[in-house]
Amino acid sequence: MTETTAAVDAGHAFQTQGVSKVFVGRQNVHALSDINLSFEKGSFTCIVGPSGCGKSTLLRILGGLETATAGTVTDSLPASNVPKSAFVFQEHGVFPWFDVLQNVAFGEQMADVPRRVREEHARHWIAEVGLSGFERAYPHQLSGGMRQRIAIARAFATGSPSLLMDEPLGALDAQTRTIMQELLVRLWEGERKTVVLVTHSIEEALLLGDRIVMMTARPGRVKEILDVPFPRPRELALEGTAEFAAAKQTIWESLRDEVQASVRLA
Ligand SMILES: Nc1ncnc2c1ncn2[C@@H]1O[C@H](COP(=O)(O)OP(=O)(O)OP(=O)(O)O)[C@@H](O)[C@H]1O
Repeated sequence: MTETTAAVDAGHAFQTQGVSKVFVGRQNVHALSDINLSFEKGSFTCIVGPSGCGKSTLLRILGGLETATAGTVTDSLPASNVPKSAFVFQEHGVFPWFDVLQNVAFGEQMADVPRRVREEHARHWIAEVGLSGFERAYPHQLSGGMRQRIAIARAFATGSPSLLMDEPLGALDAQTRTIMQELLVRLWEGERKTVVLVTHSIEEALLLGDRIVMMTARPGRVKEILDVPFPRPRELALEGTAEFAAAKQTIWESLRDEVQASVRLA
């Protein structure tokens, strides 16, 4: 049974206690086991771990898209007419039949915000992600990077206090990804939403996160948590430093056995 209740600790956006997940089917899949995590309000947490270890499942449980088989999820996010969490996925995060303005305004449309107000907010976020002038363009007329800008603008425009991102930049080429990482951090610094971001990139986790949660192979458990030691703002040049290389090595050493185990599981 999962319970989602108001948390006692108001400093935390989410807390999980003993969260486990088993997908029941012809062959049961034990995806997550005994996840105990606290996500401080306004913090940026990155989750890394081998393929299939339950990262997306954890994100979905946090956002209420999936229920846990055991354990509790509590949150102290304010209840309002907008969802507590907005999601950004790797792909397919925009509606092809809506133009950019309609896509970005969608969250507030669902919350019955008057058209004039929601379009004003949408235009603001479209400008923030550098898409001014494309308000009436349709997603198929835009590049993959521009489509992800729409998805990010929509997540911010929705007004949800938390953002749950599942490999949001994973499908982008390296240069676009770098630009988008900078954009994401800039927007997050302006708003201080609680962000949980799943990534396969250790470098990305080190550039973006306040802390990095490393998970084991399936069933995913929390293996280690690293507080990222680099002050903000983090310049791209950070990647060339010995400290960055050392942090990368530490994370990889923690994950290597898990990645090998996950290959055996597959
Ligand atoms: N709806 C579902 N029904 C059955 N099994 C599922 C379902 N969703 C996920 N799983 C299984 O649960 C396990 C964890 O999946 P999940 O997508 O959360 O992992 P992940 O760490 O995000 O993987 P990846 O890094 O490859 O995206 C996998 O073995 C997956 O096949």
